[in-house]
Amino acid sequence: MLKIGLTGNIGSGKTTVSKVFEILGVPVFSADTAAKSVMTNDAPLIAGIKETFGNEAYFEDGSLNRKYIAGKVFNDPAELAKLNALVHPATFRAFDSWVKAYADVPYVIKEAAILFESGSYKLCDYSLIVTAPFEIRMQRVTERDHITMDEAKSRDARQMSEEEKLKLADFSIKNDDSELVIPQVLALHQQFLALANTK
Ligand SMILES: CC(C)(COP(=O)(O)OP(=O)(O)OC[C@H]1O[C@@H](n2cnc3c(N)ncnc32)[C@H](O)[C@@H]1O)[C@@H](O)C(=O)NCCC(=O)NCCS
Ligand SMILES: Nc1ncnc2c1ncn2[C@@H]1O[C@H](COP(=O)(O)OP(=O)(O)OP(=O)(O)O)[C@@H](O)[C@H]1O
Repeated sequence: MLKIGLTGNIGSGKTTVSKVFEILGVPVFSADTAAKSVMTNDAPLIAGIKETFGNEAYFEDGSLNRKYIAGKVFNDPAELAKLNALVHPATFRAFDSWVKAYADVPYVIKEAAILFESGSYKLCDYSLIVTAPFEIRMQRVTERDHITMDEAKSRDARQMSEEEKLKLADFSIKNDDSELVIPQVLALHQQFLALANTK
């Protein structure tokens, strides 16, 4: 079974592309969703987050105060590094345990916004990046998340540039309105199946 890491800068369309792979029957692990899950279920991690960012990081019902944490970390690389150091080991473990159930499928996808930044692409067989121009990504994110342009830009600034990622990626998908996404996914699906056959 091959592990394909899927990434792309904020608003590029990773989740949208992941959904197409899922329709084709490919198991997809979302590191974003897994991170949120461990942040609300893993007691030592919750304690670490409260100790580092304060009790305001959680609401009284135990849910994550995402806006508060986002305000702390996306404007300060040192604070983001602290959050990453707390959350990423638990997220990596969640993937290791998830992937065990799929030993018999040709390939799985690990969708992660910071696949390259976190180094987790090294644990994948191949990497795939979804790209879209900065202006389009910012417009999509401000509309989807109801955040300001400055907030969207500060998140993007915390990520490696698309240009750098393209140098590291094995495959890419253009999601910029100039090309249809579904045919690109179908073509890659065939390539991944062929690669899985030769492994
Ligand atoms: C700060 C948090 C609570 C904000 O939650 P919120 O729901 O507002 O945003 P969400 O998680 O949907 O992220 C939106 C986008 O921000 C970017 N982003 C998220 N985390 C990071 C990060 N650690 N580094 C760089 N960009 C990031 C991604 O493009 C992501 O898709 C949340 O992003 C978080 O807990 N991040 C740390 C965990 C993590 O690294 N998650 C990403 C795993 S790939
Ligand atoms: N080709 C497209 N045309 C129009 N809207 C699109 C297209 N691709 C994605 N979108 C929309 O843009 C927004 C961002 O897409 P998506 O959530 O897939 O990006 P993402 O890379 O996962 O973002 P993030 O890093 O913020 O999680 C979503 O609202 C999605 O529906």
